[in-house]
Amino acid sequence: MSEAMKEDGKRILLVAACALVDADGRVLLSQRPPGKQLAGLWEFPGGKVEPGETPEETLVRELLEEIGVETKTACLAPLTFASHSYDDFHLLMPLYVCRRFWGTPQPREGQVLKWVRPLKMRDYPMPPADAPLIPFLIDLL
Ligand SMILES: Nc1nc2c([nH]c(=O)n2[C@H]2C[C@H](O)[C@@H](COP(=O)(O)OP(=O)(O)OP(=O)(O)O)O2)c(=O)[nH]1
Repeated sequence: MSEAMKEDGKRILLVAACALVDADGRVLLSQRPPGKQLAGLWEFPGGKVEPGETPEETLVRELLEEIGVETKTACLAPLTFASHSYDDFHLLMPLYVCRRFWGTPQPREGQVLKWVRPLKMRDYPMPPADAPLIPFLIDLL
């Protein structure tokens, strides 16, 4: 199940996100394309956990679909999570770190991709749920 219901009726949306880390300690950010909710903001690659998937399986699928990068569930290490209420849903978003992947990230869905040092992430406007995640990446990298 990717969705559960909170008592106030707001659904909990489970989204898996990945900090892809390069040899230089930079993290890949992806800018949400125009027309989508939160358009123009920079986010971690990932997406909704579909029924029957583990969050790790979601990420293996999404990284291939969104940016043409291959990885394995064993290469995904949990780092922290976001828990944030948007107007119409409550986002629960585990953040994984992946340093072992194959292929060069390509924007397959019209996004702009950028490798960013965690200390520079404040210069890239991110969705409100993401701000508390940045210090964890600064500590790690
Ligand atoms: N992938 C990702 N999603 C994030 C981040 N921060 C954040 O609030 N979100 C939110 C935005 C969306 O509401 C949801 C991710 O859903 P998604 O990427 O699968 O869906 P979407 O809005 O592109 O919509 P869809 O067209 O795929 O249905 O989580 C983040 O860092 N990465």
